[in-house]
Amino acid sequence: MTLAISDLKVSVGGREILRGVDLDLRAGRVHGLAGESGSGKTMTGLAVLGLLPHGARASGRILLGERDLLTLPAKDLNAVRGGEVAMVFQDPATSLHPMLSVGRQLTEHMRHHLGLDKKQARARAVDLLGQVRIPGPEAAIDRYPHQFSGGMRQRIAIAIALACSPKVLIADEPTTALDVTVQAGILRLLRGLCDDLGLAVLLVTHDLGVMSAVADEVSVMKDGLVVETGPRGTVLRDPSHPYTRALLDSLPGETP
Ligand SMILES: Nc1ncnc2c1ncn2[C@@H]1O[C@H](COP(=O)(O)OP(=O)(O)OP(=O)(O)O)[C@@H](O)[C@H]1O
Repeated sequence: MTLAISDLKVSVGGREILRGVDLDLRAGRVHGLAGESGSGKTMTGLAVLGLLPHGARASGRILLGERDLLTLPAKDLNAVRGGEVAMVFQDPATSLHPMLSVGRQLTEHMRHHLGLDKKQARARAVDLLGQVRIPGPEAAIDRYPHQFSGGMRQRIAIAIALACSPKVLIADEPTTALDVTVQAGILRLLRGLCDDLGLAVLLVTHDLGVMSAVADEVSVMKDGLVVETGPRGTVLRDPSHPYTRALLDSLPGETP
């Protein structure tokens, strides 16, 4: 097990938002997290990164190997975040800095976490851009985010997330803000990176079509709890929980 979440409870302002979430992520596997809006998917990802809203109270365990991320001192958690655990957000336009070149955003991150010098960091940045299939990485590194399409920007955000060789990647609705024509490419990329690098991926999405395209395991959340979890084929074709069935029934056309 790469990351094991057990009995995770989070409350904000006295309101319990997560009510005992259990979730296991494994190396080389994409774990899809589905559920309606407000069910707590994003909050689960943020808890793993130690990025809960101010004043939130969390209990339970989030084990990364031997360490419980919930009790880790802030300094150690900082090293884990962006290092061993990285995140890709929905909208690359907000996660990338508009005024900094792509190379700068990639290398600052690496120099901070990995202690590389300028030349080493640049070489690794070019390499990473190639890994996420940015055409002409040598030239791309000196360009700015607005010079790329939305899909390419999301690839760059993924490269930044990969910069410090994380074990766990949390991708929160990574294709939702993108044109449908480029969504499949980003999903294929995530799947390939998961396989090639042995990443444990948590793919948060409300889209069961996305889920059926790439996830190995699927968990379904409702009202701050995981109500069903299992292999993709079982959960999406033969769900045991009435809520999962209702989600599937609400899809237009055939079930995935
Ligand atoms: N910063 C915050 N402070 C207080 N409550 C919050 C905050 N962010 C989210 N919530 C509440 O936490 C609950 C879970 O939200 P969360 O964003 O995790 O849901 P979600 O399943 O990711 O939904 P969506 O698909 O809409 O992103 C919601 O009731 C939401 O109102």
